[in-house]
Amino acid sequence: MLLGDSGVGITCFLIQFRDGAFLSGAFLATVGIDFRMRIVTLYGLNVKLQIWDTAGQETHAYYRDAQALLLLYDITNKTSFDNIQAWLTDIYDYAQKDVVIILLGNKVSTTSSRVIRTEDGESLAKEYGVPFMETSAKTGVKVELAFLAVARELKERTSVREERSFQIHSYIDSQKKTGNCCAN
Ligand SMILES: Nc1nc2c(ncn2[C@@H]2O[C@H](COP(=O)(O)OP(=O)(O)OP(=O)(O)O)[C@@H](O)[C@H]2O)c(=O)[nH]1
Repeated sequence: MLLGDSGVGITCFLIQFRDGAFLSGAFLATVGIDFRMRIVTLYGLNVKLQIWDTAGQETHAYYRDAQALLLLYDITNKTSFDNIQAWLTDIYDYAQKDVVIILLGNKVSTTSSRVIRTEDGESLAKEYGVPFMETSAKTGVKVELAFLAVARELKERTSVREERSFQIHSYIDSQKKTGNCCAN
């Protein structure tokens, strides 16, 4: 499930992942709740992701059952960043204890109006122990990586092997460096 303040780019993020397109404009406003599917290939298997887009309020009724939460703020909007702590508090109160959480600073393509530095996102993520990256629903930067990292983590958790071979933090760190985000 995608979460965050209204206007951070949740609907665009989802559409970029599913369709590889950026849709702008007022017609995007989410009313209520919506979901989309995409099938990705992981370790040679087709995995169907069911991704939920929320409208910002009363979302805990929905995310109680979510396996993963992608929490977005807008790097050009300080309030959306300041509200992340409240989102995380809510998540810890209402979501499943083993939910996968990832923090995303969106709209990174609009660098001229940036108000939240990369380091600020990194240190907040560190404080809460969640992986972090900056993304653009407009250009597609790191959108695929965010979903694939989460999908891999979920797949790993259903594995019967005792030893974990996949760690979402180190996977994201290595992929951020190489830029090779989409290799299966
Ligand atoms: N420059 C830029 N603009 C973006 C990006 N993502 C979204 N936007 C713009 O931000 C505005 C809000 O995007 P939405 O995807 O509707 O945001 P939302 O979080 O779903 O908002 P609600 O539907 O109100 O919950 C739109 O005008 C988008 O065009 C991005 O990565 N870069």
